[in-house]
This record gives sequence, C-alpha cells and structure tokens, in this order.
Amino acid sequence: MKNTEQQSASEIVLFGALGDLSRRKLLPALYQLDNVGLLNDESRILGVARQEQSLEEFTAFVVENLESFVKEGLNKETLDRFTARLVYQQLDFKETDSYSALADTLAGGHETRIYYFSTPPAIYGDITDGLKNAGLVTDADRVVMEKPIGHCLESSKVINDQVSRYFKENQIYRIDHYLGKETVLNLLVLRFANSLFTTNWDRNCIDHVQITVAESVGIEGRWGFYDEAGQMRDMVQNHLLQILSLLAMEPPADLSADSIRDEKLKVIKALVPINRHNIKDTTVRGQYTDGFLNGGPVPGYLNEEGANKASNTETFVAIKAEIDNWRWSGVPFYLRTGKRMPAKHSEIVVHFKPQPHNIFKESFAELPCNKLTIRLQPDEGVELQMMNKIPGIASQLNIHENKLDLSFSDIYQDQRVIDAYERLMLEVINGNQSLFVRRDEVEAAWTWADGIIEAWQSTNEAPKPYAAGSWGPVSSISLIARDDRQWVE
Ligand SMILES: NC(=O)C1=CN([C@@H]2O[C@H](COP(=O)(O)OP(=O)(O)OC[C@H]3O[C@@H](n4cnc5c(N)ncnc54)[C@H](OP(=O)(O)O)[C@@H]3O)[C@@H](O)[C@H]2O)C=CC1
Ligand SMILES: O=C1O[C@H](COP(=O)(O)O)[C@@H](O)[C@H](O)[C@H]1O
Repeated sequence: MKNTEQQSASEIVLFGALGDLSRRKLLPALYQLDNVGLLNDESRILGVARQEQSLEEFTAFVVENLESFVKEGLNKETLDRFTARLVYQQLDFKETDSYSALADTLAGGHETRIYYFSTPPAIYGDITDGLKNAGLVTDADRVVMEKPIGHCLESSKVINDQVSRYFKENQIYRIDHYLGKETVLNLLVLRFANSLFTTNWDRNCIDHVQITVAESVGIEGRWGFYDEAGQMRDMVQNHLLQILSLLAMEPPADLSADSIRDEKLKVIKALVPINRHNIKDTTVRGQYTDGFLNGGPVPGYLNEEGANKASNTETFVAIKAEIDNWRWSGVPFYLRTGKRMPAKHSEIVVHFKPQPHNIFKESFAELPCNKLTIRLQPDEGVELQMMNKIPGIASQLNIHENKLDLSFSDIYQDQRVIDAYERLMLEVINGNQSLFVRRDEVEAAWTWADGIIEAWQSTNEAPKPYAAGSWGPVSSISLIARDDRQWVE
C-alpha cells in the first residue's frame, strides 16, 4: 500500500507511551495511518516511559491495545509492519541529565523528530530541558503538547515559556483533538462554502446558539487528574471555546494556520468577561450524584473509583456566553457540557430569528423558527429545521415543521469515521499547524476561563447536584429559561 509520497520519514517519539491516551488513541491512530499507507516506511515509533521493560514486552502491550481499540479489527500485514517500527526507551522524564540513553536510541535516525508529550503538562518543561541537554533539539524537530496546558493563565505561561526556550512557535503543535473531528472541521466548509449561511450568519438573522457537549462516561479512572481540573478546565477552556470560535469567527483570508488562528483569537478576546458580578446570572456548575444510566446504577462523582475526599469539583458546566463585537452583539451562546449525562451527544443548534410577520396564523399562531443543527457526534450530520406545506388537495395551506437532513453515515456509507487523532497526527507529520492552537489563543482562553473559576471560588458555593443519567442540575434549565428559551433535548 503506497500513499506516502508526501510524508517524509520521521522519528515519532511518544513520551508517556504506556499511558491512557497513548494506548487508547495515539497508538491506534498511528496504526490506522500505517494501514492506509500514510506512514513513511522508514518512520519509527519510539515509546518512552518510566517503566523498565523489553521491546518484546512493549510490543505485546501495543498489540494488546490495538486489539482493544482498533474497532475494525487488525490487518496482519499492517500489524507486522507497524510492530517492526516500534522501539522502547525507559526514562524518568524528570531526570533531565539522563536523556543520553534516548539520544543513543535516536542516533542515526531521521532528522525530523516528532516529540509527543502525552504526560502531565507540569513536566513538559523537564522533557524539553532533557532533550536540549542531550542535543536532541534542532530546527527540524516538532513538539506536540496535550491539553489542558497548565491550570490557569499563569501556569500555562510557565509551561509555554519552558518549551519555547528551545522550540520556536512554528515547531509547537498544541493539540485540541476537537479540531481534528470531521464535523468540527466541517464548520469551515458549512460556513464559508455556502453563501446561504455566509450571508445570514450574524445578529440580524440569528437569535441565539446552543452548544452541547454531553458525555455519558464519568471520569474513567482519572479521578486524580480530573479532580484537580474539573469540567471547566478539562472541556470548556479548550474544546468548547475552540468550537465557539470556529462558529463565530470572521471569514479567514485563506486556510493558512495563522489566518484561521488570527480570527479565532479575535472571538475569544471578544468574549464578555464573567466575574463575581455576573457569575450567578451567566453560569451553573454541577456535580453528579448516584444515578442510573443505560438501565443500570452508576456511582456519583464522590463514589467513583479513586475518589478519596469530599470535593467541590464541577462535572457539569452551563454558561451563557456573549461576544462583544459587531457581528454578535446581543446574541447569546449557551454552552453546556457534563459527564454522566444521558448519552454521548454533542451538537450545535443555531436558532434563527422569527419571521417579521406571520401570514400562516391558521396553522401556527406563532411560526416556529428555522434551526440549523450541526451534529458533532455521534450520528454526524447537519440538519435544517424548516416549514413546509403538507401535500394534499384538502388542505390548501396546511403547513408543518420538517427537516432537511444531511446524515453523513447515509451519504458517505463506505467512509470510515476517522478519529480526530489520526488526522492531527498526520497534520503534524506534514508540518501543517492549521488545526493546532497558537499560544495567544491558549492564553486568551485561560484569561476568560480563569475569570469564571475565580468568581466561583469567591462565592464559595458548592456545585449543584444532578443525578447521573440526567441533563444536569435544574438550575441549568433556569439559566436559559430566564431568557424565555429552552435547551434543545
Ligand atoms: N486520557 C485522555 O483521554 C486524555 C488525555 N489528555 C492529556 O494527555 C496527557 C496524558 O494523559 P493520560 O494518558 O490520560 O495520562 P496517564 O497518566 O495515563 O499517562 C501519562 C504517562 O506519563 C508517564 N509519566 C508521568 N510522569 C513521568 C515521569 N516523570 N517519567 C516518566 N514517565 C512519566 C506516566 O507513567 P507512570 O504510569 O509510570 O506514572 C504515564 O505513562 C495529559 O496531558 C492529559 O491531560 C488529553 C485529552 C484526553
Ligand atoms: O479532552 C477530553 O476529551 C474527552 C472527550 O472527548 P471525545 O472525543 O470522546 O468527545 C473527555 O472525556 C476527557 O475528559 C477530556 O480530557
């Protein structure tokens, strides 16, 4: 299978190769690229982790996880090729003077090295120092950093400063995997390749927007990490703000990385600050309690595996966000995200304004407004809710609400849904930063998120309880009901 003409050979170095992200997402993504011929035959994959183990043991670990996480099943030929690329290096990342063993392992390899930091962000600086000390930093190298970068604006600056001592901005790929999702990427096409939406995409035509990112999973054994972060830092500061900025940005001049990132940045900077004065009217934070999901009982957050203390960490956030600019002034963007909600279900619903005058009062006292629903996952697609005449001679102008439904699984039946990490890994290999987050975006996002977190801290209020398997605390309904609107369920 040859598809690798443009992909130059690189050494892909996974720091934290034995961790959760690596085994569930990164290794399967690399396997999938290999399977479709998008990994150069010469590229090696070097797993680096703290644990002492042989190459055979690492290979067995990789195969076991590929078997679990590559849904389509493994291809023998690809698996043989993939496992032949593997190399393992034991290393304590904090021992910044002991990276010489890694340098020896990399010696004679390809000149482009991709260092993927799949570790807690607090040690990105140590890894960078270690690489520098061992002479493993050149202009050809790239660094991939996982989110959330830091815990707040200040800590993100420290981490970014540490990494950028030796790597330039054009070598740094800050991952937000939502930017690699087909449907998130499709926002660019939907908005800028369809004049219908381009011309109606502003405060004159749009009443409000809802963005829901609901997960049915809890915190999946990551209590230690999650309890420090909470849903605000884990999901809103990054994924939801990235979706919001793609949805609300001005048309970029072209598809280059900086054109897109410049426009996203302007949106994040234009978000109306939320602070202790407006926090109560604009946000709700919740924490799930014991409940039922998929027909069975599930534990509350404080009863999850690994929970070791009482905690006020939020597992649900709803926010009424506003963008203070020419295009969006007065249009609320309601954001909502939580763990242990009834289903994994992420979508954007754009509510258009009502018609100025209703000539169909006999059918509808109030005409329902057009709604554009962008289903991010699962059941990816785009749906336009509109009014239509019910066919028939008897009813001259009997109308009802119906929809145009572009379901990706129906239309692109033979197309596998590509995992976000596959696309993003390929973009790193190809050296394209468009789908990665620039430092100033991260900092603007932290500035806004920190304001909310500090305001919550200042009120000292506990998160509102919601039963696992529900759509969040009752007060999240009031948040939007106060504006005479309701969440689309
Ligand atoms: N898991 C997920 O779904 C997601 C994760 N992320 C981000 O990805 C990154 C990795 O997360 P995740 O895989 O879940 O975390 P894990 O804790 O599962 O993995 C981290 C890995 O780093 C290793 N490590 C930590 N410190 C050292 C050290 N000093 N020396 C050597 N190895 C070390 C750990 O080894 P050991 O086990 O020996 O401690 C572990 O293998 C984080 O930044 C996280 O925020 C982002 C999105 C989703
Ligand atoms: O970054 C993260 O994302 C996942 C949700 O990702 P998805 O692709 O499954 O929607 C979330 O569960 C995790 O807590 C968070 O760190």
